Amino acid sequence: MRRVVRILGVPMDLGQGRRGVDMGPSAVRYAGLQARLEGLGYQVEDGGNIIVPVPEEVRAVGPGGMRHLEAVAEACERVFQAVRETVADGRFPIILGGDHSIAMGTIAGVIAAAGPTGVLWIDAHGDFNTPETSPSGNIHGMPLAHLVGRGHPRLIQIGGPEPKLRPEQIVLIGVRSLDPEERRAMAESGMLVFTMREIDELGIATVVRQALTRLKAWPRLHVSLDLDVLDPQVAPGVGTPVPGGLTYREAHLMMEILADSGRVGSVDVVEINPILDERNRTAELAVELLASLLGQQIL
Ligand SMILES: NC(=[NH2+])NCCC[C@H](N)C(=O)O
Ligand SMILES: [Mn+2]
Ligand SMILES: [Mn+2]
Repeated sequence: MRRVVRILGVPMDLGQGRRGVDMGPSAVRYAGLQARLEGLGYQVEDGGNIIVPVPEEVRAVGPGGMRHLEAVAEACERVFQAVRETVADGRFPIILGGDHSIAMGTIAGVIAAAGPTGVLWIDAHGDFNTPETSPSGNIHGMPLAHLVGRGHPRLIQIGGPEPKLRPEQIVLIGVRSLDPEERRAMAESGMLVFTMREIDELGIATVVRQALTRLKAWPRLHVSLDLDVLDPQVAPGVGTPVPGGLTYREAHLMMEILADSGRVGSVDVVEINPILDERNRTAELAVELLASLLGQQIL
C-alpha cells in the first residue's frame, strides 16, 4: 500500500521578531518537495496553507509582554484542527512553518488523532521559556514549555485543557543556546537533552539510537525539526542562527536512522527565513532532509 503524505503550510511569523519566516512554506514548495516525495513513491497531497494574520493587522503585545499572544493562539488552534484531521485520515503530515510556535498546534493535533506520541525536538534552542523567563517575549521560544503544561493558560489549552506531553516522552537534540532560567527549568524537567557536546563526544548515530531507545514506550514518533539546529554555514536562512551546529552529513545521518526506525508518523519543518537565505539553499536542504526522513537511500 502506498503511503499518502499531506503537506500543510503555516505562514506564521507572529512568534518572533524578524520578518520572513512566513515565506517558509513557499520556499520549501518552490524547492520541489512534492516532486521529490513522489519520486520516492509516495502519493502527495498539498492541503494548502493555514490562515495566519500578518503582524500589521493584529495587536502587537499581549499580557506579560508576549508578542501577538491571541493571534498565535488562534492560528495554532487552526493548525491543531488541520493536523488532527490529516492524521485521522491516515495521512502522514508534513507541516511547513513558519516559526516554531506552530508546534503547539501540530503536536496537539497528532496526539488528539493518534494518541500518545514520542517527540524528537531537534533544535539549537530549548524553546522551554515561559512568559516569566523569556528575555524576548517571543512565543517561538516557548512552545515546548506550553506543551508540558507550563506557561500561559491560553497556550497550554490549545487543542484541549490537558498538558499534551510528559517530559519523559520528549528528547531534544542539538541544543546549544539556552537562556539562564530556561536552562534551570530544563535541567529539572526530566526531559532527555543531547547538547552539541554529547553529539561531538558520542557521534550523532549513537545519540539518535539512544533517543529512540529512550522513547521505546512510544511506537509512534513526531519529529519537530528547527532548521537552526544546522550550522549557519549550511543553513543560513534562519531567524535565530547559533554557531556550532550540525553538519550536513550529521543531519542526514540523523534523518536516515530515524527513517530506519519506521516509527516517525509526522514532522514539522520550521524557522526557515527566505529573506535571510542564499538562493533558497536552506529550503533546498529542508527538502533533502525530508526525503531522507521519508526513506530516501543512496543505494
Ligand atoms: N524556535 C526558535 N528559533 N527559538 C529561539 C528562541 C530564542 C530565545 N531563547 C528566546 O526565547 O527568545
Ligand atoms: Mn525552535
Ligand atoms: Mn531554534
